[in-house]
Amino acid sequence: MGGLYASIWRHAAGARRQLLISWLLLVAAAVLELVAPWLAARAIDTLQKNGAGALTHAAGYVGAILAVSGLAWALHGPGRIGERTVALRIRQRFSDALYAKLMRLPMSWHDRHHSGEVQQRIGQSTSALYNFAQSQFTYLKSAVYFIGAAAALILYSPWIGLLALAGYIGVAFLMVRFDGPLMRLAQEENTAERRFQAKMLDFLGNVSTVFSLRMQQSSRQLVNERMDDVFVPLKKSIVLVEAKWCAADLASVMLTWGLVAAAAWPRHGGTVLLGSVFLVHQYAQQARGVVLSAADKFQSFARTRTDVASADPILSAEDMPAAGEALHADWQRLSIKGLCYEHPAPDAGADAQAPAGLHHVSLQCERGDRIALIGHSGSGKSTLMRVLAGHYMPTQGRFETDARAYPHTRHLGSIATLIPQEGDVFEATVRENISLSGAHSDEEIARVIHASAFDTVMRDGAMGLSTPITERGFNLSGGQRQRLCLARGLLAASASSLIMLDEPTSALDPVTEDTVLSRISAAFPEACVMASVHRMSLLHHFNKVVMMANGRVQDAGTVEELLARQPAFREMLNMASEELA
Ligand SMILES: Nc1ncnc2c1ncn2[C@@H]1O[C@H](COP(=O)(O)OP(=O)(O)OP(=O)(O)O)[C@@H](O)[C@H]1O
Repeated sequence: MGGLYASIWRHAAGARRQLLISWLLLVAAAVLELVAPWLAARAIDTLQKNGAGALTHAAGYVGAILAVSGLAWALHGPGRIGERTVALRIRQRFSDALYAKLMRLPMSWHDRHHSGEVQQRIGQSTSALYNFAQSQFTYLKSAVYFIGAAAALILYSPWIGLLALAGYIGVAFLMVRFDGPLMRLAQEENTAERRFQAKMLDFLGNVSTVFSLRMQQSSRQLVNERMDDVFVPLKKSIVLVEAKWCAADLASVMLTWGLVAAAAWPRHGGTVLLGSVFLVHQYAQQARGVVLSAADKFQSFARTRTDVASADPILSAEDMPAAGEALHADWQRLSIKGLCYEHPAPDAGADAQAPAGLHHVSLQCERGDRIALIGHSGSGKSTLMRVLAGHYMPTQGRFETDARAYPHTRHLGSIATLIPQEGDVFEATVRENISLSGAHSDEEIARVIHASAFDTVMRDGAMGLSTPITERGFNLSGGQRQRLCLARGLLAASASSLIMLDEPTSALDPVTEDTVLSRISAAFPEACVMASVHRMSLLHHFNKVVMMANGRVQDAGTVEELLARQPAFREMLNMASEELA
C-alpha cells in the first residue's frame, strides 16, 4: 500500500500541494454528505411526534439536506478536477521516468527483453498508476463513510455501534482472505498477457515473412494459443470473485438487518421511533456499502499494485555503468589494449559452450585510417564495434591516445559513433528519418544524403525531403532503406573522430557499394573509419585490415602484409577473385 502512495507522491513532484488540497476538499465533501441521514431521521421523527409546527420543522430539515448537498458538491467538484489534473501529470512523469530508465540500461538488457513485452509493461504500469491516482476520491469517501457511520451508530447506541464494527471487520477479513489467491492469479494472467502481446507483435512486425512463408494460418493459431494461456488463470479468478461476492453480500445483509432488528426492539415497553430505526438502517447500509466497496477496492487495489509492479523489472535493472573520462577529441593515435567481453549465455544446459565475446583484443588506430574488419560470420566483428561504442560493457581492457592513458574509460562513446547494420526506418518523412531531432540544416542533410548515395534514390524516385516513408520503409527497396539509414548514421556521426560501420553496404549492388565507401571516405577525411566487410573486392578502400576469428584479432596489417602472413586470408582473396572471374 505504502509503495503505491510513495509512487504517487514521487511522480506528483511540482503538484503535491494541489494534490493535498484536492484530497482535503474531497474529505470535507464526504464528511458533509454524512450528515444527510441524520437530518432525514430528524425530519421523520418530527413528523411522527406530530407536535406543534412539526411540518415546518421537518421542512427545515429537508432544506438543510439540500443546503448540505449543494455545499458538498461545491467542495467535491473542484477536488475531483484537481485530483484528475494531478493524475495526468503523474502518468506523464511515470512514463517519462520509465523511458529514461530504459535509455540508461545496457544493450545487453534490451537484447534479452522482447520489445513487445517491455511496451506492455510500460502501458500496464502507467495506466494502473494513473487510474489509481485519479480515483482517490472513492478511497477517501469510503474511509470517511466507514468511520462516520461507525461513529454515528456508537453515538446512537454504544452496543449497537460496537456490534456493527465487530461484524463489519469480520466481513472485511473474509474478503481479504480471498485476495491472496486472486493476486497470484492476476500475476499469472499478466505474465501470459505479456507473452501474448509479444507474439502478436512478432508476427505483425514481420508480416512480410508471415506472407512469404505462407504462415497466415499457423501464426494465427500460435497467437490464439497464447490467448488461451491468458484465459487459464482468468477463468479461475472469475469463479473465485463470484464466490467472494456471494460470501460478502450474504454476511453483510445478515449483519445490517440484525442491527436494524436490535434497534427496533422495544426497550422498557416504550414506543419505537421510526426515525431512529431509519437512522440505524441508513448508517448500517452505509457501512455495509463501504465494506463491500472496500472489498472491491481492496481487490482493485491489489490488482493495481500487481499492475504497477509490472514496471519493477525495468526500474530495478542495473544502469549502464558510466563511461569514465572522455577521450581527448584531437587524438592522433588510439590504442585499444586487451579488450574482453562475454555475451550472456542464453542457457547453461549440459551442452553449454563457452560464452561468445571478445578475448584480449588489441588494436592501433590512426586518425584518417580506413580499417576493414574481416572474418567469418560470428568471428566477433559486430561485437567489437558494439563494445567500443559502449553498447556492451567490456570486462577488461584500456585505452590510450598518443602518450596519454585512460585507465578508467570503459568505452569510446565520447568520440565514436556506430552505424548499425540494420537501421530502423520510421513512419515519417525523409527529412525526419534522417534528422530525428529536426535540428539540422538542409545543407547538413544534403551532405549525408550525398555521402550515403541516397541522392540517387531521391533523384530516381522524384523524392524530396518531405516525401513520406511508410512504417519500416516498405515503400523503399532493401538497398534504398540501407542508404537512408546510412545517411542518418552519418549525420549523427558528424562530430565523431571514430566512425564504425557494421556492414554498411551489405544490401547494395557492387557499383553503388563502391561509390558509397568512396564518398564516406571523402566526407570524413580527418576521422578514422572502421567497417566490417565481407566482400574482399572492397578492400582497396582500406589501408588496414584486421582479421578476426573466435572473438580474437588473428592478425592486422595492410592487405599485402596479411597476404604474406595469413593462408586463410589468401584463401579468402582467391575465392573472391574466382567468384569475380
Ligand atoms: N546479443 C548477443 N547475445 C549472445 N551472443 C551474441 C550476441 N550477439 C552476438 N553473439 C554471439 O557472439 C559471436 C560473435 O557475433 P558477432 O555478431 O560479433 O559476429 P560477426 O563477426 O559480426 O558476424 P557477422 O559477420 O555474421 O555479422 C557469435 O557467436 C554470436 O552468436
